[in-house]
Amino acid sequence: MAQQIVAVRIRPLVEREIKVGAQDYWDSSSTAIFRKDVSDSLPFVFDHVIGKEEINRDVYNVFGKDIVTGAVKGINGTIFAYGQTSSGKTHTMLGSDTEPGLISYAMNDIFSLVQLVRLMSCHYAMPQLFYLYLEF
Ligand SMILES: Nc1ncnc2c1ncn2[C@@H]1O[C@H](COP(=O)(O)OP(=O)(O)OP(=O)(O)O)[C@@H](O)[C@H]1O
Repeated sequence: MAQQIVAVRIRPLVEREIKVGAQDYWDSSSTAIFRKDVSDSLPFVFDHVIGKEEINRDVYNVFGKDIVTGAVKGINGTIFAYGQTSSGKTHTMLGSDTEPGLISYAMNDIFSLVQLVRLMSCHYAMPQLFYLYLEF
């Protein structure tokens, strides 16, 4: 059965946003974001809210890894980032020199898993893994 997870990621504010007081407008819980400056604000609810302290590796381990390992086993999966300009899509997916993004972690896992399956397919005591190898 298809499963979809929608998570909203909060990034740290940049200086120009702090200067205009952006920190006074939005707050969050583990599954919702809401306006702080509006007393009867309705929450915008998601499956998860990823806090600004979380790094790309955490995001990948929690939200990406299962999709990638599933894909290696033949289960279709998609990871994509959607949001307004400067919201952090490139930082999350591509990363930077100092912090790899989800694409790097995914590639790393894909190649490691494929290599592992190939190595294990030579092991005669594990015919079910040989079957997996034939699926590629
Ligand atoms: N989680 C984060 N932690 C620290 N800095 C971040 C984070 N997310 C984004 N940034 C910083 O915020 C800025 C904007 O992020 P980014 O370029 O990833 O946005 P974008 O959504 O790809 O924008 P665009 O749609 O214009 O390409 C960058 O300077 C980036 O380094």
